[in-house]
Amino acid sequence: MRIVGLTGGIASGKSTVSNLFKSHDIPVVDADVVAREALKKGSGGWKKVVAAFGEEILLENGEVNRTRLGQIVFADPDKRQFLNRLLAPYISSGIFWEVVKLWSKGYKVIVLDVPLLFEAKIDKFTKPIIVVWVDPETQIQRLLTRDKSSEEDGRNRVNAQMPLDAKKSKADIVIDNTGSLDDLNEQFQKVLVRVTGPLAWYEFWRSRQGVSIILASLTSGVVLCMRAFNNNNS
Ligand SMILES: CC(C)(COP(=O)(O)OP(=O)(O)OC[C@H]1O[C@@H](n2cnc3c(N)ncnc32)[C@H](O)[C@@H]1O)[C@@H](O)C(=O)NCCC(=O)NCCS
Ligand SMILES: Nc1ncnc2c1ncn2[C@@H]1O[C@H](COP(=O)(O)OP(=O)(O)OP(=O)(O)O)[C@@H](O)[C@H]1O
Repeated sequence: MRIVGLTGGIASGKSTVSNLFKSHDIPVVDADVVAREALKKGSGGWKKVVAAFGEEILLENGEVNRTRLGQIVFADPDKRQFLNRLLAPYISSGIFWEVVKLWSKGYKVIVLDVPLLFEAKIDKFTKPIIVVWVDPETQIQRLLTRDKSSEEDGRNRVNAQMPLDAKKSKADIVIDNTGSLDDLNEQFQKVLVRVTGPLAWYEFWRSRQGVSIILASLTSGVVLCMRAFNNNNS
């Protein structure tokens, strides 16, 4: 199985690229969705976060007030690190089980859309790594338009992540999303050809098909050995 890493900066266009993958029947594990599950009311992550940040981060219905928690952690690196540490085990295991589910369905290529792919060191499990890059002014404009947040909140969120140029330097494939959606689509078509190319041997052997072949070979090997052993003894 090929596990493709997809990352970038906040509002650089990862979800837009993810949607293009999905429209070509390539499944995507979205770390933001997994992180949201990890903060659902009553979950292990929710309990830890409420114990650490207090009930003032809750809405009346008991769910986490994400806007409030975001304002707190994106304005304070220590609190953000603390939140990251609390949620990291739940997010990693959530991603792992999503990958296992897709593996068991027989998918050969899957995409992990993880904003903090490098920061959380998940990049070591993914190849190739795609970075969706955008120029800083376009990034902040798209972020403010989409989230309708204040410029201060928006800049805090951008500054909370590894600079996009540093991510770009670690990429196997860079998608420059500064232009129009048509430009993006044109680049995506080339990326799609690369990502769906023949699997390398190590990718094949860890696919469900590869593991089935290994298990079938081992089973027939054991059966043949047992038969040979029985024949020699009779
Ligand atoms: C602070 C929270 C509650 C704010 O929620 P909100 O709905 O406003 O934002 P959302 O979750 O949709 O995230 C939007 C974007 O913010 C960026 N972001 C989220 N968390 C972080 C973080 N800890 N550090 C840097 N950037 C982050 C990502 O680019 C993400 O795509 C939420 O982001 C959160 O729980 N963050 C910690 C979990 C985490 O690390 N998520 C990233 C998954 S790798
Ligand atoms: N090429 C483009 N031209 C115009 N708008 C775009 C383009 N690409 C993305 N957008 C818009 O920019 C915003 C951010 O894109 P998107 O949500 O895909 O980013 P993201 O990297 O997934 O963000 P986050 O890190 O917050 O999850 C969205 O409103 C999206 O519709």
